[in-house]
Amino acid sequence: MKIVVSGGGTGGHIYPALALIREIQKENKDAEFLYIGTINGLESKLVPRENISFKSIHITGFKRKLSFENVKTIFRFLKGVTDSKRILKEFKPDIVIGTGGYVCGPVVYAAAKLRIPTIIHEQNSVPGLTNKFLSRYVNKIAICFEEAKNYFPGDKVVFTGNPRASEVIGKDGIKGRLSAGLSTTMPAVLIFGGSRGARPINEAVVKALSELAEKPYQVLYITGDVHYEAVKKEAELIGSPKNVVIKPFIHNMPEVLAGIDLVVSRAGATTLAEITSLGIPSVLVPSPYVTNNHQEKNARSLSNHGAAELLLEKDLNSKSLVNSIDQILLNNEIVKEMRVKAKKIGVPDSAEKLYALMRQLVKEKQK
Ligand SMILES: CC(=O)N[C@H]1[C@@H](OP(=O)(O)OP(=O)(O)OC[C@H]2O[C@@H](n3ccc(=O)[nH]c3=O)[C@H](O)[C@@H]2O)O[C@H](CO)[C@@H](O)[C@@H]1O
Repeated sequence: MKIVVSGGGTGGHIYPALALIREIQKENKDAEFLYIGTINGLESKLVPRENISFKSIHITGFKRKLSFENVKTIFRFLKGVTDSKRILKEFKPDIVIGTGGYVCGPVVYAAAKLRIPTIIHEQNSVPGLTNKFLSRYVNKIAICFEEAKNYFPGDKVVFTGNPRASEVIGKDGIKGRLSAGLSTTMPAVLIFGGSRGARPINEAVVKALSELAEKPYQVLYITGDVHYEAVKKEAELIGSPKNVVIKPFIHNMPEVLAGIDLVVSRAGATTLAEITSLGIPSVLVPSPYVTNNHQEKNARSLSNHGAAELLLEKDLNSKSLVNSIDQILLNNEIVKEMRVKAKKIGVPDSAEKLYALMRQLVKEKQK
């Protein structure tokens, strides 16, 4: 099977795509892949690292307000469609799958126009602009939250979950801890602000460092690449505590998560798929700066089931951060209970479900 995958901008759209590719590679050694992204997106770094063929098109996202930039974006979109058609005609895929971000727009649209079977994968409980636009043209829409169904044509929607939920299963947590510089004995909390880091979370953690230094647990704190130097400097001024490891970004998240007892993070959908698949309790600080406040909706679908604690950004400071961690991590009963509840929501076989949907579509086309 020849498969084109497109998705980009942030890790939340790219990691599900990479997870799907790796899972298919395990089952089907003959599968061929081409990833189409943009040169400026994180995908141009992450995809070639995995030895997957990568081609780029030039495209920017729509602004929600009317502006001259949008006129330029329309021209770029049309050019993107032409470029995508050229790449698709050359590669001749059996199926094209888009995992979100504006780069999918022209790629998946071009594929639909060329009558190649198409799927979009929507990670969030509320879809973004690109997937809403594409939903009219694609054959199937794979979703991860039941709530997302309401935004799409019902006959196309299939619940698959997020392939990243499958990829994190079965990893060695001890290896993960050692690779991140954590001890293998103390409980461990991982703090991070999505794939790019989040300034409000960083500010709260830096202010909490001296208090965290006294705790009977250890902290792996990922700042996000762009924030690392500034955070490191501030932490050094305070005197970096021994039980806090600070890193800009880690590339082996599945392994590291396997060794983690509590996660404090934004409520990006891919992160949530990972932690529910593994049954890790969490404190979620949804980003209020995303389309339709979808992260809060993502987070509530966990907190409503007792799988996570919701900490709104307006209530986030060093005190509330440390309190939320303590209330969970220092109480074994709560940890156990949240683990069970988180795992109940997880969809560990989602890569398999999505691949089955792809095979079914390709087969239908061949009839
Ligand atoms: C600001 C913004 O628009 N965020 C969106 C973006 O989030 P974002 O890109 O932050 O995505 P998620 O939180 O969903 O996923 C982050 C991914 O990066 C990985 N990771 C993170 C840090 C690190 O050091 N190493 C690493 O591998 C995580 O394990 C996870 O796989 O896409 C998500 C999925 O569509 C959306 O729900 C988010 O609202």
